Amino acid sequence: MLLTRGAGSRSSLLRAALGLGPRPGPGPGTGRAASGAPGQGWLQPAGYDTGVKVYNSLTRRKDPLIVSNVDAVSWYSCGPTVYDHAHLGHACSYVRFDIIRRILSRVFGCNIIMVMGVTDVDDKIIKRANEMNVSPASLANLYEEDFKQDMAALKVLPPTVYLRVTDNIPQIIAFIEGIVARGHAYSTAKGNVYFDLQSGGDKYGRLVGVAPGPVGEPVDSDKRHPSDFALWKAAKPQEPAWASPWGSGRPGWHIECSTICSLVFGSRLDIHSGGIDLAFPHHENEIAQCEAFHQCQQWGNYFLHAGHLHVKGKEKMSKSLKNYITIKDFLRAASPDVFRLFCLRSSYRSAVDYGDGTLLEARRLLHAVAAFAEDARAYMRGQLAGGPVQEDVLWESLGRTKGAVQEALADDFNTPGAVDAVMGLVHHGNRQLKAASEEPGGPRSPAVFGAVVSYVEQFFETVGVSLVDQQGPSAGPRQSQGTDLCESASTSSGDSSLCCCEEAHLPRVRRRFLSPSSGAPGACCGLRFL
Ligand SMILES: Nc1ncnc2c1ncn2[C@@H]1O[C@H](COP(=O)(O)OP(=O)(O)OP(=O)(O)O)[C@@H](O)[C@H]1O
Ligand SMILES: [Zn+2]
Repeated sequence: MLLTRGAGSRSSLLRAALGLGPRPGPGPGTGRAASGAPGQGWLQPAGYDTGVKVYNSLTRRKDPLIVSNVDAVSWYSCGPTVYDHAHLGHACSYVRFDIIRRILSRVFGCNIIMVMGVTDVDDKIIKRANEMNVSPASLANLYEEDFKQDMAALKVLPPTVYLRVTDNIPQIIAFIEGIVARGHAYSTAKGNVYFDLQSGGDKYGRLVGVAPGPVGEPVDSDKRHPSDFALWKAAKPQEPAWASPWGSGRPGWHIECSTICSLVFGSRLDIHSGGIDLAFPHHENEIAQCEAFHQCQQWGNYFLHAGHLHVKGKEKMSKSLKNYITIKDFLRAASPDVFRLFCLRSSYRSAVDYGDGTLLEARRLLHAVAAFAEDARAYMRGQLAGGPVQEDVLWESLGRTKGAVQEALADDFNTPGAVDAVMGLVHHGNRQLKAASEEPGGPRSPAVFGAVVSYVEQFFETVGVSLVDQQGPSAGPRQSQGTDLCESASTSSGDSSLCCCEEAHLPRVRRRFLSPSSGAPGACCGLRFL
């Protein structure tokens, strides 16, 4: 990989870090603008062009996703801080990246090596453990297992390897020593080690264009400069601590990820992911640390950030705001496939509002697709009497859909676009089935329906959604506290006594051929949710 960087002004970094004159421009966090503008100096890596254009937070534009080696794509995912049950906000982030991982593997042929760090020592863990009167290690252990179970229940593929912070303390210490030796960090008399932000010239701030400001610094801080950040924290009484060249202490948050990622992937990383809240300062600091340690110009090539799951339009779902629903509670009320389809229906980058309406819509779509697959199979088996269908129209629609899906997925994993295209195909298929059911007799076209169903199922399987057991209300709502997924509320007629099927032709087809004794053709399927 050949990398160079555009020149920037050291004095502007200093101004920015000192809080003098923020540069306009978006970016999370409360820091000050830095001179290293996003995208400035980013060099396109050499390697294999996946054919995907991906929104890269480093450049704030869609870049061609070029990986060093398609057979070993390196991807580091920031893992959870394990101190409580995971909630739907966490689920949203990990499911969205799981979908992207599946797309890259199954559609674009990448063999992905995913590493996830688990933060099992941290202020929040220590605080919660003290409240619960248990050791931080046992609390972290419990919630790490809990997190893994939740991810499995959501059908999120496990990373290739999880690495725990507390299993890698010597490695973290060695990494810090490396940064100190290269002149980018310093230790203090109190036993802390800080990253020296000024040592890197204009490099800091490339990701979101901000440098941390002095806001909130304790007056007795032993940093040389207010915006320097901790690599190693001197031990406090009653806290977990490890011996180090600087005395007893524990690692800072950012250094954990830099070390763990470098342990597996060395000085080059294709993809780095996390929620948008991690961009600053966490990822910005990871970049600074890794580039200082590896003495390289560009450590991570693509930074992908997922938008937040919001509640009531603007609030991030989070533990601190107490506005969360745990993954376990959600899954008592609904299926992981519904949640996944909910995730698929928005861009992974956008904020998405959690609400019954959007979940119901996802559920309704899932049922509609599953019902279509069931009806098409009935037609293929000859259980639908079958009039002539416009086979060429359906073949044409299938071909167009395949192209549209491929194009959407290659465009920054545009899953809402891909789902729309597939739903368009399902709609066409349903129309033809309806024609077949209403005009019995004539030639039959089972092959085209087989091809359509097979493609639709393959698409959903690719993104991790199962159509099995989704057919109609028997897969039914599992209701619990506040997450009312009863379909009756989503019927377009607004009549809560109606069946779940908005599109009359679907139940009509099923009823006519699968339960012929239960009523005249064209009647409602009669299934009720209440
Ligand atoms: N509401 C949310 N929407 C989307 N992603 C989220 C949300 N909350 C957390 N995440 C993401 O989940 C991952 C794990 O986060 P982490 O364990 O640090 O939790 P957190 O952000 O501290 O959560 P909380 O604020 O509830 O304590 C991160 O990538 C984070 O960005
Ligand atoms: Zn991280």
